[in-house]
Amino acid sequence: MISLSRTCFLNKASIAGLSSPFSDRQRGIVPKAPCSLKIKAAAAAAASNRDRNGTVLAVETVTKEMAEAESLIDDSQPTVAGGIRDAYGEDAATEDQPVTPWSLSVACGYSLLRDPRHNKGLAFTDKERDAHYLLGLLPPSVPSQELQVKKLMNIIRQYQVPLQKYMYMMDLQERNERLFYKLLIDHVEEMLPIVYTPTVGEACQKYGSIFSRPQGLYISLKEKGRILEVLRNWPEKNIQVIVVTDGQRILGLGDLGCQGMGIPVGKLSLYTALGGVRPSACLPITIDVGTNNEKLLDDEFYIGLRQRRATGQEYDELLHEFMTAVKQNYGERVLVQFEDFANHNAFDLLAKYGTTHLVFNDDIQGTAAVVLSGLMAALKLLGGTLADHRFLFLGAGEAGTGIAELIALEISKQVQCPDDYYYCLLFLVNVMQGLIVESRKESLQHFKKPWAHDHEPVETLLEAVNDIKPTVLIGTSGVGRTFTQEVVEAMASFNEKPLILALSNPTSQSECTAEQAYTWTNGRAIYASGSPFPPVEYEGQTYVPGQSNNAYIFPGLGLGLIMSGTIRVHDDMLLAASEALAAQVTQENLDNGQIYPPFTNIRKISAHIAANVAAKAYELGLATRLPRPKDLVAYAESCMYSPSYRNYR
Ligand SMILES: NC(=O)C1=CN([C@@H]2O[C@H](COP(=O)(O)OP(=O)(O)OC[C@H]3O[C@@H](n4cnc5c(N)ncnc54)[C@H](OP(=O)(O)O)[C@@H]3O)[C@@H](O)[C@H]2O)C=CC1
Ligand SMILES: CC(=O)C(=O)O
Ligand SMILES: [Mg+2]
Repeated sequence: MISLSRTCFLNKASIAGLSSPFSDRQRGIVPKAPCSLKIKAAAAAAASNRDRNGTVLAVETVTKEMAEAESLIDDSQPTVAGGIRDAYGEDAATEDQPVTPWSLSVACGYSLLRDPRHNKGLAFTDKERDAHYLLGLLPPSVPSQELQVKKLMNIIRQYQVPLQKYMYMMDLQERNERLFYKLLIDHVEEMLPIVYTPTVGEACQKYGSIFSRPQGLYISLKEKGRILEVLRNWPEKNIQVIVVTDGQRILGLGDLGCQGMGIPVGKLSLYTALGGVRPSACLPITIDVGTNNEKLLDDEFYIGLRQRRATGQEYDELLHEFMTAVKQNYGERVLVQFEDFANHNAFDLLAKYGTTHLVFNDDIQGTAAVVLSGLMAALKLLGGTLADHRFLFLGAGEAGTGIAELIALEISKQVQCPDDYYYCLLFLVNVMQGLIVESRKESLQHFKKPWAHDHEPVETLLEAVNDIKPTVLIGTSGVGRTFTQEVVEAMASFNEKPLILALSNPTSQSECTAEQAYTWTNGRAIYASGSPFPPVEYEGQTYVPGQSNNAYIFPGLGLGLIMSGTIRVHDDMLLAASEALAAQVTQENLDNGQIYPPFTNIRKISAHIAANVAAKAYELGLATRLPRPKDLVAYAESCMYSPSYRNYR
């Protein structure tokens, strides 16, 4: 007798309590009436342990129930389709009875080793190997997960080229998801630059050439009118966070079209590793409306649509269909994070969907929150309040104006004055207009207009620095090495501790390096960059630069929104996230010139951010998960995904 648990197919209809129970197509045998209930109960038990493919793990109870059921099977009756009837499957139905044509399979044996969500590699215990038909499929050794991580780190460290490490990590993610996250969490400082900036930037540039297995969902113009159908092709149904890009402004690398997919994939791996959102709830999406990158259009390995970008109505309609389908498929509480859109679309999408969906723009809002947090911490070193400082930005796009907006909001709350007054403390320079001034207001994009000062035109950054004498210089231009020696020295000439934030990514686009900042200011700069720089030795002292990157914010912010069931993002939640992050900076960090806590503590940090954001959501009446947990930090921690292997029955 063949055991049903060996073939491991469970019919979904039976699990839902519908007419047809198990299907074992090779056999087709009918049980006597009493056993079908037992089988249903076994199937229901298994169904509670379902994976993203609708697959369930083999469990002893199911096996036992099935064996019992099998003993009751009567295989004497023919089926309507010929052969022998199978009471567990569709063959039990008469020709005119509808049947459900799909089945749930229990991951076991060879397929279990190839199921990234459940695979443990060599770490399957002897008992698990026995119960799940793995005998002989693995060599005898049973290492712990920790030992597996150690071995993989040895391998990864042997690769000299970061892109090779990236590819190894992506392969691991596709092979053994828990091991991927365990390794990433346990070695976060070392691995963040691989799965995230700067290496993810190079990966996107070369995505077509290194492409092996697809990750995430691709929605192109070809799918117009069928986006809901596309979403339904994704195997997971309970999605909590979507990170979506259209690939037009990938880091500071410009338009990478469909190859921008590396960014949503990378950001969502941080949602899990840093914020504890379970991987099955995360959905990376790239919307492909073409690319204006001629190099990619000519690249034989390019993976996207070979056409120039759709704009205007065609673009808007596709995005609207997407946003509508997302809400229809996943409901009101799914978080949509817009990532690396070009600024004109980014601001429009945020304004358009901010009132109808739970949306968040990481480049505008996440960056603003991380920078404001750095400023709050830096005040402990610089002295004064935010309103006592003067901020000059190189780059008046998403990041620059987003940061300026949040600083202005925070100052206006602190001193209870209208925002306008504080615009005089915030100056932005962009490529076309130099310093943004009133006389050029007409030619400005709408999101720059509020920042137009009544000031003489100033063409260059150096002139602006000398004229405005900022205490804080912020680079959000996407252009590398634009904080020249003269600019940095000028900052140091009138500031005891010039605060220099070179936020552009990846490393090649950083406005100045950490070494330059410390050297050109004789070690007086407080410096942080968007992509990480190693510690700098200068005149016998070691300086550890900080990383001012929205990765500190979005995982915790997202967790806070999800765990409270928040339905809209409010600016006060960004302020709450900033405060929570700043509160995690210790005196020791500050004494070392660091305005951010180390990433090694990021899960604790994210729990605090999540709790503060959720508290604000409850306060504003935007949270729907009631009652409010008393201890939100503890609750956030309890919600976090753990990458440790689970024991299989
Ligand atoms: N550290 C972090 O967490 C984050 C970093 N970033 C980085 O910030 C950079 C900018 O991103 P984002 O704001 O979204 O991009 P945008 O395209 O929206 O903005 C770029 C701005 O820089 C200006 N600019 C470009 N070149 C120069 C130049 N040579 N001199 C002066 N101004 C210039 C542009 O001018 P104009 O308006 O005339 O076009 C524009 O105002 C990227 O490198 C990105 O990776 C972004 C988000 C988060
Ligand atoms: C960090 C980030 O979001 C960016 O550079 O675009
Ligand atoms: Mg971004």
